[in-house]
Order: sequence, then structure tokens, then C-alpha cells
Amino acid sequence: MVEKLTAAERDRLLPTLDGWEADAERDGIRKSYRFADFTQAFGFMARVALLAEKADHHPEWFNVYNRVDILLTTHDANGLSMRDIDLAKAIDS
Ligand SMILES: C[C@H](O)[C@H](O)[C@H]1CNC2=NC(N)=NC(=O)C2=N1
Repeated sequence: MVEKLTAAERDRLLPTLDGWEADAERDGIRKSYRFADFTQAFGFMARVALLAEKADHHPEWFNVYNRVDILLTTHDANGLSMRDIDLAKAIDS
């Protein structure tokens, strides 16, 4: 069973992420990306989709044209877990 991160774990882990912000309402982390055009944005989404499938952990996201907004939260834990941290780092690697 995946567990929500403790406050201490969040304090330690969130600063290691690049540009991800805590979302208190959903108890997750979110980040917005902007690309040169839709093709670049969709290529990014395709890469993230493969990472998500490999991790069996999937984003909640919104795309319009060159913008992709991602929210990561763990449904099985009803909040932020290590799976979200790991996927965020994989997306930005
Ligand atoms: C059975 C369960 O749906 C799977 O283990 C995965 C699928 N992808 C998932 N993605 C996210 N964001 N949270 C989950 O709890 C989750 N669970």
C-alpha cells in the first residue's frame, strides 16, 4: 500500500524538484510547461505517457496548444506519495 509523504519528507523532497509547486487542494505537486508549438508540446506528452506507463503512475494534465499543465497526486494514497516525486524527476530528467 503506497503511503502519503509525511510533512518532514515533503520538506526534504520538494526542494529537490525543479519548478514543481505543492498543490494543497489536491495534495499533490504541479508544474506548467511551455513549448515552441503544439507539436513540441505533444511530443513531450508522448514521452511523459511512456514514463507514466513504465511507472504505472499517471499524471492529471491539461494541454492547450504549446502549454502543458501537470498535476501529480497518488489516487491510491489520496495524496502526495513518493511515486509522484519519482515521476516528477523522471519527467524533468
Ligand atoms: C491500480 C491502480 O490504478 C494503479 O496501480 C495505478 C495507476 N496509475 C496511477 N496514477 C496515479 N496518479 N495514482 C494512482 O494511484 C495510480 N494507480
